[in-house]
Amino acid sequence: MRRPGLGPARGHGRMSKFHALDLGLVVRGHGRHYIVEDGDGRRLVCHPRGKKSDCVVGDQVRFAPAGSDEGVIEAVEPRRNLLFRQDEWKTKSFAANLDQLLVLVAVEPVFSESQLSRALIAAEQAGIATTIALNKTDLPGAAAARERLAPYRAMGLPVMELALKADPLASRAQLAPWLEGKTSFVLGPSGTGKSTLINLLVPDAQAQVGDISQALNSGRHTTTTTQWYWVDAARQTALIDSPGFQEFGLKQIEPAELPLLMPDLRAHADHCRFYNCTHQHEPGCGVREAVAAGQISASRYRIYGEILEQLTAKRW
Ligand SMILES: Nc1nc2c(ncn2[C@@H]2O[C@H](COP(=O)(O)OP(=O)(O)OP(=O)(O)O)[C@@H](O)[C@H]2O)c(=O)[nH]1
Ligand SMILES: [Zn+2]
Repeated sequence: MRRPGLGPARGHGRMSKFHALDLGLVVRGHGRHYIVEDGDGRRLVCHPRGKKSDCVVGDQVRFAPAGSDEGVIEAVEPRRNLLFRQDEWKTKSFAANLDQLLVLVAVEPVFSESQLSRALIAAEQAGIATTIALNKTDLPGAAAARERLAPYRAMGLPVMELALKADPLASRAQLAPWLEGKTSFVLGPSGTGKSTLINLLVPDAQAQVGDISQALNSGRHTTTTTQWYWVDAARQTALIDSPGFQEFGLKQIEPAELPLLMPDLRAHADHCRFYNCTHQHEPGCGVREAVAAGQISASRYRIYGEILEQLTAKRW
């Protein structure tokens, strides 16, 4: 079985001049410092050598030990994938080398379909398989939330139903096999139950955040930075938790690419009269016909229009 913390870098043809250095896994970032885990599971505070060694959680890095519990990151191994968002001004990386994404939403607070769709689009572009988990299904609003997720189920996305606090055993039974042996990134708005999920699956979560991290982060447990957790002692199954955020920018996407990253629109986009149809106002548009026929949900089509407008907005 694959060892995420140790395995040789995938897709790495050339030998880098740093290949003799230790290979480590970035498990946490603190501004200009990173916590790197070596092959024996030891965690060191590492500093990047320069801009070229900027890295994110999930990266495999070549590092040189410096002292007993510190190191210098000399190079970042090529990434298999990178999940990120991008606004007008900057790119914000979530994490690299992911097997799958779990988008956690809840019955309450009512989730934003726009944020959900944006996360799915970013994951689709990055080539990362996604599952949606609906938490707090013990609450009375569950039926309405399930209804709002119907278009996502219909486009083939797996949807798990959880009650992390109300029914932890059943929730764990659903999550554990899905997580097994993989690196999963958990994304979700504040208040949906991410901390509850981490604490359910990672009993020693606090210990894994560790003394080194606590010293750098004033010891608070609230998620202020992305954190890698091992679910099992054998270090085969990993969960990555990340802090909340406001805007999910998708500026990395070309306007023409957008419908191809939305599976429900994509299914109808090749029935359009014009090859460069924007599915906004053109005659003979397969997407608009599908919306009219109820095959594409009105809310998904509205979200498409909103994102497209942002991607095509003229800048001064
Ligand atoms: N009814 C119900 N409440 C739940 C369930 N799971 C979590 N909660 C509650 O939802 C609230 C938020 O849970 P957290 O795990 O703190 O959520 P979070 O996503 O980590 O939130 P932030 O810390 O704000 O990012 C808490 O009051 C939990 O007790 C559930 O299955 N059912
Ligand atoms: Zn069209």
